[in-house]
Amino acid sequence: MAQFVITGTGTDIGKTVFAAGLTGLIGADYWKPVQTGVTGDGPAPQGSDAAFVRAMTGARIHDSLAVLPEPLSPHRAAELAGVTLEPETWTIPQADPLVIEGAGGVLVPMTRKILSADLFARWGIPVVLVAATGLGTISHTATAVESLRGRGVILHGIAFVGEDNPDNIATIAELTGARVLGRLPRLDPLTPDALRAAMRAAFDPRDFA
Ligand SMILES: Nc1ncnc2c1ncn2[C@@H]1O[C@H](COP(=O)(O)OP(=O)(O)OP(=O)(O)O)[C@@H](O)[C@H]1O
Ligand SMILES: C[C@H](N)[C@H](N)CCCCCC(=O)O
Ligand SMILES: [Mg+2]
Repeated sequence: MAQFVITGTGTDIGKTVFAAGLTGLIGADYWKPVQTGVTGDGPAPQGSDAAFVRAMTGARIHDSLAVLPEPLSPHRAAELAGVTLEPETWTIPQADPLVIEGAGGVLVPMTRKILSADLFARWGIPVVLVAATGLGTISHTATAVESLRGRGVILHGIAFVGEDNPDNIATIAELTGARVLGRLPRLDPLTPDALRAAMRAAFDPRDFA
């Protein structure tokens, strides 16, 4: 079963763009269990990550379990919306392949008791960590890797997003021992064709079989 969780060293790091690229590269379905900062229902509410992925790839989208209006951590957005998230009851869509995008970074709370990494470990699904390439990424990425491993997450590898920085990438690989899956440059314009071409140039679908 080729299912992968996409997490990141933080919010706004490039998880959705990479997830869209991977979804297209391996012909996967896409699922964003919890979407915050968006209103609306259905599989791809306007402004959601799922809407972006569908627009970029046409992939099959599985409904989010919660779409919460406040652009905050899921635990807090849920509290403010009067919603109780119960991650222990969530079941993974039986799609193969499937790309699952987390919310924000590796330790973002789904509830005040269950952090994102705890959920990923519970699922036992390999996790791809999206990381930046510039100044600051060494500590951010090494910290995220330690957090994931410390909570029993299967780390599939690191996908970098940003301009090339060979020594940062090599240093992170050496420090963490994690597999470097590839590097997606910043695309301008960010179009479906540009993303498809960039993913094919930078990543090997056999690494996600
Ligand atoms: N490779 C890229 N080329 C061009 N723009 C990018 C790229 N990756 C990310 N961006 C831009 O950076 C911003 C953040 O990216 P993205 O939405 O993928 O982050 P994220 O990690 O999914 O955020 P969130 O935690 O909210 O889910 C967006 O405006 C996106 O268009
Ligand atoms: C609103 C944002 N775009 C994401 N959906 C949620 C990010 C949560 C970050 C929480 C934190 O690390 O402080
Ligand atoms: Mg996203």
